[in-house]
Amino acid sequence: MEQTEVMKPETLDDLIKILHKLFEGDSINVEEVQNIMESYESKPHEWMKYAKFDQFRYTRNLVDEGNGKFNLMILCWGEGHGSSIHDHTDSHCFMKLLQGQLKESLYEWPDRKSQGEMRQRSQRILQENQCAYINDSLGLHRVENVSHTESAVSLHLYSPPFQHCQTFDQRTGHKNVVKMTFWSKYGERTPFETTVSQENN
Ligand SMILES: N[C@@H](CS(=O)O)C(=O)O
Ligand SMILES: [Fe+2]
Repeated sequence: MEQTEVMKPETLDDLIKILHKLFEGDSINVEEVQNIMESYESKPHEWMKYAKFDQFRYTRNLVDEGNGKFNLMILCWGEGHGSSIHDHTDSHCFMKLLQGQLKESLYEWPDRKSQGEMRQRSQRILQENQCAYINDSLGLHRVENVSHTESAVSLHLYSPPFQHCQTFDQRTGHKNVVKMTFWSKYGERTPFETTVSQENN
């Protein structure tokens, strides 16, 4: 498919406008979305108001609902915080580093009968401004901020949006469905009642 002209977003708002355009239709070009997200140079003052940390686990902070086509959110990872091995509910997942580094470990889907340790396929360190992509046909992943001294912030786009995912036990491959919640929406802390069931970390 022909790639539309390469647009370099100058600000986060700019990037959001471009994403709205790219997701207007029924199909998307994964590489194009990835390139545009990567070409935005992270400027902390543009996303600071969404970056809310918790002492104990990574937080998910909603930035934009993409006209119902996608959810854009900022995830804040304190030192040592990480996700469990999980899938992405048949959605596209783009993940761009805004600050710090994150380790991404890729795993194979466990087969029906196997009971043992899950097979790790690869591992990499994502650097500031890099944008990774995953979907269920590529496998499962776990994301971790392995630093003991630096926090990390990442920008995630999921399309279509989803509220549940499956998490997997690395030792056995056994899975659970977990509800995913927002620590904040549009820069405002989400009321406590709706955040208690977050379990992907
Ligand atoms: N997919 C995870 C974050 S990550 O570990 O990629 C989430 O949305 O919470
Ligand atoms: Fe993920």
